Amino acid sequence: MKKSRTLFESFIYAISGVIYSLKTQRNMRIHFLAALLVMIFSKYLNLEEMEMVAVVFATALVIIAEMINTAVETAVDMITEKFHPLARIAKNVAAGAVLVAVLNAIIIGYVIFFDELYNLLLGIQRLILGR
Ligand SMILES: Nc1ncnc2c1ncn2[C@@H]1O[C@H](COP(=O)(O)OP(=O)(O)OP(=O)(O)O)[C@@H](O)[C@H]1O
Repeated sequence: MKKSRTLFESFIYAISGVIYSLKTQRNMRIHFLAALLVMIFSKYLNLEEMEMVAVVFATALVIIAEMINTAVETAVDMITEKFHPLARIAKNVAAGAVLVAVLNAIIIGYVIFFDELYNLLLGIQRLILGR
């Protein structure tokens, strides 16, 4: 097996891993799109520094978990495509990691965006009703 020789080559391999996940995993594309929308929304809301840090961490964690899930699924499929209870556990635990990361992002999003969303909806309602 060829070992990665330069830092640049390692970087290219890592990027190809991200591209592979995006190409093959529908959930990864959804997470990426959601992360992009959250970033745009956060910029628009002028969040405080620590709020922005929390949002970036939470969104990155979901994408990282999804990529680890993909790696586990691929490794398990390489070992066996037949039904195996251990394969099931490995895949379920990896999927569970994504679920935990998503719940974490939802809670952080709720804490940070609730007031802003509430005010935004209130503003839209006033605009529509004209008062
Ligand atoms: N070889 C296997 N042996 C036993 N159970 C398996 C096996 N492969 C998959 N499973 C079960 O089917 C579920 C779905 O597995 P699959 O490989 O289709 O993932 P997926 O649906 O592509 O997941 P994701 O949506 O996260 O990409 C697993 O969580 C596991 O419970």
